[in-house]
Amino acid sequence: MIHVKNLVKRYGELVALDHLSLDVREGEIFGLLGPNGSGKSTAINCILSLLSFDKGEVEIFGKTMAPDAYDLKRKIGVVMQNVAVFEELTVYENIDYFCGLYIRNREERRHLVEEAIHFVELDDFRKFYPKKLSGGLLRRLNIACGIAHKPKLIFLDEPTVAVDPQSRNKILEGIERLNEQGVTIVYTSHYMEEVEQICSRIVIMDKGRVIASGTKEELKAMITLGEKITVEVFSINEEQLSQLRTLPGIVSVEHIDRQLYIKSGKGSNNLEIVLDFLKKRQIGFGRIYSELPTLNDVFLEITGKQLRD
Ligand SMILES: Nc1ncnc2c1ncn2[C@@H]1O[C@H](COP(=O)(O)OP(=O)(O)OP(=O)(O)O)[C@@H](O)[C@H]1O
Repeated sequence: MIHVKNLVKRYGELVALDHLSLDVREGEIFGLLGPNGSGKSTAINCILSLLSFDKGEVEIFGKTMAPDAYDLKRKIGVVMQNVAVFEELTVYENIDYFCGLYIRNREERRHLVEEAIHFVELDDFRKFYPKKLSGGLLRRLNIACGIAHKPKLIFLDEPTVAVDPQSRNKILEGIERLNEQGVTIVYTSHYMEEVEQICSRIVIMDKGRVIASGTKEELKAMITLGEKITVEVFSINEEQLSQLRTLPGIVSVEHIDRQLYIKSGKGSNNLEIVLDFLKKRQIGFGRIYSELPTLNDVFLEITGKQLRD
């Protein structure tokens, strides 16, 4: 549905997109994950021809995208990072205005606006002006404005930034429902949990480049890290720590503030072995838990830094 090849965008000396290539397939929720400043918004703006670029190709629905490609733009919905609604219009009027950019027929538009209001659950707020809405409700209005005309492809650029958990969940559920209705979604975020939760395929960006791509399972399989075990220990000596480090499959053990952080290699399952070790040596312990690698671990292993500062 989207084909991007070797996109280069410079802001003066700064290379914001450095030969970025990606493909989005019909029917997927495609995640663009990267830390702040990695180039996600620049990529979206270039793909949509809202920003000119220095080099590269962008095709959407098999056609070259251009600033005046209105036939393509009609089939696309965009929800930008910054809320862009009119303060002097009510919730209903705002959605009606944006929907009206694509749909001329008033009766058809009335249905679509009603559907969008219901979809983002703003039914009780239709006559409210934006300044009376909380941050989360405002975001939901922003989404309704971008999707009311029933596009086949929707871009959402960090739609959950500074949103309360309840609204965040509603937004994520809404995106999944849209996708179930056949809409292809491009979703940018620096929240790895969200991307893991909803995206079928993920591109991880850093410094304007794609550093890894695949399903979350494929991305996690790219790194050497396996299970991570955290144990609260009351007392453990250096000799016992050394013995723990030699257990098969264990790649590192750190002891910080009464916590043991144990990392295993790919494919190893060491919880039972660690428990056994602690019991046999009568090392008292409290909480113990095991986690699989996260997308942050993928980012950390590839770039040497955390996804979030
Ligand atoms: N108009 C601009 N002029 C100059 N530099 C810019 C401009 N817009 C973005 N940049 C720079 O380009 C780089 C990529 O920014 P961009 O906003 O695309 O990243 P992002 O991944 O979307 O980050 P965020 O999540 O913070 O929005 C950053 O270093 C940013 O400072």
